[in-house]
Amino acid sequence: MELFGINIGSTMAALMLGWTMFQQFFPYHLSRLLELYALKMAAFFYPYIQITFPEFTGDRLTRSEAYITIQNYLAAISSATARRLKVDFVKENNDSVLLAMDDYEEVTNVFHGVKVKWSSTKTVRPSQSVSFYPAADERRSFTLTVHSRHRELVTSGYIAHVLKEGKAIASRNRLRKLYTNNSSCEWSLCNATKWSHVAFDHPASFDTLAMATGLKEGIKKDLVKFSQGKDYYNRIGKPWKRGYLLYGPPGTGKSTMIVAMANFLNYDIYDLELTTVRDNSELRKLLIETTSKSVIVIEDIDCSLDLTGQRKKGTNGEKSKQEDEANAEEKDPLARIRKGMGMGMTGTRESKVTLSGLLNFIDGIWSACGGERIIVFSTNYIDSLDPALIRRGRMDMHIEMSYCCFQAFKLLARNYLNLESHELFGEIEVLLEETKMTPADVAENLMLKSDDKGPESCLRNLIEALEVAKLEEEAAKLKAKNSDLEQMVAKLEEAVKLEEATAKLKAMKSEENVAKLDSKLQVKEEEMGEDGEKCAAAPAP
Ligand SMILES: Nc1ncnc2c1ncn2[C@@H]1O[C@H](COP(=O)(O)OP(=O)(O)OP(=O)(O)O)[C@@H](O)[C@H]1O
Ligand SMILES: [Mg+2]
Repeated sequence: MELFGINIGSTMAALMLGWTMFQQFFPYHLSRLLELYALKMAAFFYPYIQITFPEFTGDRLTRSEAYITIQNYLAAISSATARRLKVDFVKENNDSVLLAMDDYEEVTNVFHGVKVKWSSTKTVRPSQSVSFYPAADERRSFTLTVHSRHRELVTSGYIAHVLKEGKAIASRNRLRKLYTNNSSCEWSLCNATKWSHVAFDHPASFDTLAMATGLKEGIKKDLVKFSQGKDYYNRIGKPWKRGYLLYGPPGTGKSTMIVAMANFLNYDIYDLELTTVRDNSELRKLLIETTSKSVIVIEDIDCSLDLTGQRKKGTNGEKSKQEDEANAEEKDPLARIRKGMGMGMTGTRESKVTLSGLLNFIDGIWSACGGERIIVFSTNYIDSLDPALIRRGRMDMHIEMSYCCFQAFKLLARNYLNLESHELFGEIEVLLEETKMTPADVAENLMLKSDDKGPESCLRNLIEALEVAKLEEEAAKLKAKNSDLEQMVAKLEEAVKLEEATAKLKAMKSEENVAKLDSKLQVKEEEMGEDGEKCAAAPAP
């Protein structure tokens, strides 16, 4: 295409090439200086003010709440006018999409008759860090441009209006999220996001959670009190957070309880995989990037890291892990290199998160960042945890998830079979008191399968399973008793053998003594015999 005899295509290409070369070869600090003077010059002729809202604040530690709120507001106003939008989320339940303004897009908005312009920008700078995968450092921001004569209106009224509307839109469109932490070596690749997420859409709730009614109601009340307790926590001078420790055998509903809690409060879940966190500082960074109104979960905390072991080894004066590593490093230079790369003795990336790091994560100075957070630990073996980790104040409520009781069974029967009562309930109640069966097993038996005739056959299946479980428990008890008896018999046999051996020894000793005495006697007799002969041979005086 030609305009005034100039080929626009080639001119544009030449300009872009020139700009790229300028960026590539012109020293960065000089270009910044040039930019600064250009802006000063422009201010003389350009009667507009600009307000920038960057995505990250605090030296990239936290994502700005204002940025997120403005993003929501702009998504709502730009969906009708902007030319380039990106899909943020698809709502599964009503098939609608949530749109967001794309990078470098502009929209205008009118407030009390004043026109303001919003633009989204992204600056990309090469990463300063040395890495096998050099990643670009992307910084996004929204810029608000308005004529300087409306400065007062924008700063005092419009921005507050945008933030208020944005928050309302966010709570209307709120799709809850289930987060998991990225391995730290991916952090730079994912443009500094430490958490990945999917839409959180788990149907478990307190209505479907089978457990003793009193305990369940107590937990619900506690959660409500927590979520409404902002002023209370401020007054008593504690960060607005609460810790729950869920413990009990596998299949008793610990994970289901976590989901029920999040659904009850309408919170997001951050599922923290502790083994991929390299050290305490990374743990802190992860915590800072969690948002408020969230449940931070560490499942199976007893298996996550050898937290208790680290302390025991330190206090008992036994050889510590660090000592082991130091010795290995002396012998093997490769071990030193592995350590430098954050890898363990086995060659895999090993976590150096310590008990104290975890304790700080729960209730140190940094734990107050954000507020309104629930921390949940789950474990199968509460006794193997360090007492400091689960003391009251850190884990405020200890909840035992135990085997299925009759109340829990009735809830499962209502949910799974739509049954309020049945003549078989009495028999099941007795069997549940006599045996230990997890709610997971009870639920499995109550599930209608294609070949089942109806609810009654499910109840009979459950009775059968309970009877089998009861027999197995009794057999196990007998076996345990049997092995106790076997051990006692073995001990007795050993004692008898010992006694026999002692008697033999005694007998042998006495035979030896008799033989010795005999030989002594013989010697004496011989001596006496010799003396008699001497006396007879001697001449009479
Ligand atoms: N108390 C319960 N109420 C309702 N359903 C339950 C309950 N406990 C277990 N279930 C059922 O059993 C399944 C497994 O339960 P869940 O994963 O919550 O157990 P868990 O205690 O977390 O086990 P683990 O210790 O092995 O992680 C769930 O999908 C749920 O359907
Ligand atoms: Mg679980």
